[in-house]
Amino acid sequence: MSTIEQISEHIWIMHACHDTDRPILAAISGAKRTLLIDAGNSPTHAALFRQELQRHGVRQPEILVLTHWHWDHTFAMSEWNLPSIAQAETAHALRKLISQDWSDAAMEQLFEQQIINESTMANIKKEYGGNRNMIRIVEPDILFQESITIDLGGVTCEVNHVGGDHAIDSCYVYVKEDQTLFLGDALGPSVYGGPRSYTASSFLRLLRQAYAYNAQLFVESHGRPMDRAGFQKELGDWEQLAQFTEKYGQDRDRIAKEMSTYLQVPELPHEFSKALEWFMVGAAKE
Ligand SMILES: O=c1ccn([C@@H]2O[C@H](COP(=O)(O)O)[C@@H](O)[C@H]2O)c(=O)[nH]1
Repeated sequence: MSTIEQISEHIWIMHACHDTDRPILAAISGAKRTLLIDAGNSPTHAALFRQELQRHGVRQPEILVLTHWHWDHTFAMSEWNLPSIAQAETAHALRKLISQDWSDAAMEQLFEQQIINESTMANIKKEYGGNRNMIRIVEPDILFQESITIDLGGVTCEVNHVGGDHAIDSCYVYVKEDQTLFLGDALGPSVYGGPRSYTASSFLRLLRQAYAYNAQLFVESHGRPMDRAGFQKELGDWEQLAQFTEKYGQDRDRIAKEMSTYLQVPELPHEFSKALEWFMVGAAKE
């Protein structure tokens, strides 16, 4: 069961739920209107947030912005039925899925074409069960390339296209007055189109961009909100791994040795040996 929480003066979030890969949904309330960040992975997911906002007396969303096109962030758009804002590539990706059938056979085909992966297939099946014929993809209404600013009345949201490995359309959403940065899944590895991969230069750029905001609160879609110190601590070791990858390229053994020394451990912990494989896939592409 997802829980709802007010994390700053103008921001309410419903936490992520890993059972069926539901990301964080956020409502940003200004004096004029409420903005929803990400639609959710199903009408049920969206309806739950709507009910919870109502229960807490929060003004309902009147406009939607998407962090990227992936199913868990967009499949509930039809349930909200709101004017929606998205980066142009988000619209492009969703447009291609509009007449998609989500039966087992059709999803197998998408999997073979590497448009989705096994985990996505499993999560969609779990979220929707036998009701996959109710999936309605909606095209966003307002498109931007680089950035767009949304004035909610005393609360300003800056949406910036950052791209990266996870999805080329990834955007950061910065709520200026609350010094809160929503990172979507931008810091994640690529998950479609082949084995998971990280490009060191791209990962380091995304981190620099995140730190450049005056943010005190950082919200990744599938994590828990973190203060600036917590975010730096959480990402510090990953940043180091990316820096070793930039320095030593495809020399896996050298990177593993340097990273183990840095972490002061005899052997790389599983989290980092897995991440190192992703960086190696990325290094081979660079
Ligand atoms: O590390 C990961 C992260 C995600 N997935 C699958 O991809 C989709 C979309 O990813 P988002 O990070 O939620 O945008 C997600 O539903 C997972 O099924 C993955 O396989 N590995």
